[in-house]
Amino acid sequence: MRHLITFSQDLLKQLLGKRPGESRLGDNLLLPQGDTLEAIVAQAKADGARFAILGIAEDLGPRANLGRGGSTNALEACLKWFVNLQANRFYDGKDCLLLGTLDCSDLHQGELDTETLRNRVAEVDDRVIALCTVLMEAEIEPIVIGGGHNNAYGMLMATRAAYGRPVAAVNLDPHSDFRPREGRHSGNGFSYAAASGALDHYHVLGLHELKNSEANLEQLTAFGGSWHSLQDIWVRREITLEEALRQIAKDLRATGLPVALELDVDAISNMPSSACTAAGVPLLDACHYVSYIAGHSPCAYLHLAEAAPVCHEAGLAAGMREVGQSLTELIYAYIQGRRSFCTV
Ligand SMILES: N=CN[C@@H](CCC(=O)O)C(=O)O
Repeated sequence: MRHLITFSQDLLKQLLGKRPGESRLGDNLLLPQGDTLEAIVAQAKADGARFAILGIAEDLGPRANLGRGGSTNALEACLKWFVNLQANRFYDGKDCLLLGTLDCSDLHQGELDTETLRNRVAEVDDRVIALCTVLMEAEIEPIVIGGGHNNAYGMLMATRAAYGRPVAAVNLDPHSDFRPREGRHSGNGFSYAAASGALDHYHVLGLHELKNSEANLEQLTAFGGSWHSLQDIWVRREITLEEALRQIAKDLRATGLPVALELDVDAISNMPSSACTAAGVPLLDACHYVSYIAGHSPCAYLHLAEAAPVCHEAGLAAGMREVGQSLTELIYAYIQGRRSFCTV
């Protein structure tokens, strides 16, 4: 089980608050049991796991893209809030494995010039693919907390490996991340996946009209990618978010392919991240996006990328709180969306 730091009962105890008469998600979530990844997955499956929460502790991708670091501890920020949610009639947490963190600390060591960073990102890719393929082969849906958006590549490759088919992706993101294949970084996860054949259909929701170069847009168009821009929906209001989501889900379903549900949190107003923006979408619109796509298309996974608590302008503590609460809402939106998809 190289590079996986599994979540433990001791850590859970430290995070879990107690009030008499209450039951929290952390009281019910499944914890890893077994000495190998395969054994953990088999046990979790036997115990009813449908989802597995996994953190990717790296900021090599955003740095290899000449951006800011800090996306190493988003899972830590999130778990404090997630495990303390109430377990009740709406959700009890019993189908969710708290798997742990993909450790990349060794890859952050030494002199890291841009070329080295990009080579290290390719090593992260290999780890993400190996781990997430095993989860998806067991029909467990990874809920992945990044890490940079470079990890979309590993997730798409793992999905193709597990399902034996290419993937249809939707991504809420001001940037298409379809930049040139100049060495791996957070801005080219989707262009590398397209070139490898893992990505077959790609839609960007909330693409910022002036945050993607013309060359980038041409490359995306040549691939057959599509988008609704941030300006289309949230500024000029030429189409509602609801109408856009209906169309996106219909197109995803029409592919007949497994769906990758991607979200770069730099799409959300003021969310601490490398490319943090004031002109982003409201958090609850992002939750609605996750909920709607999860509930209306056959998702293979959810990937929440780029959250970097340290990038909060009021400091790390404020960033941990903002990231933790926000990611928790996005995770719950996904879980409920998926649970309703399967019952219709
Ligand atoms: N994953 C983010 N990718 C963006 C980053 C933009 C920025 O740092 O300003 C991109 O490469 O376009």
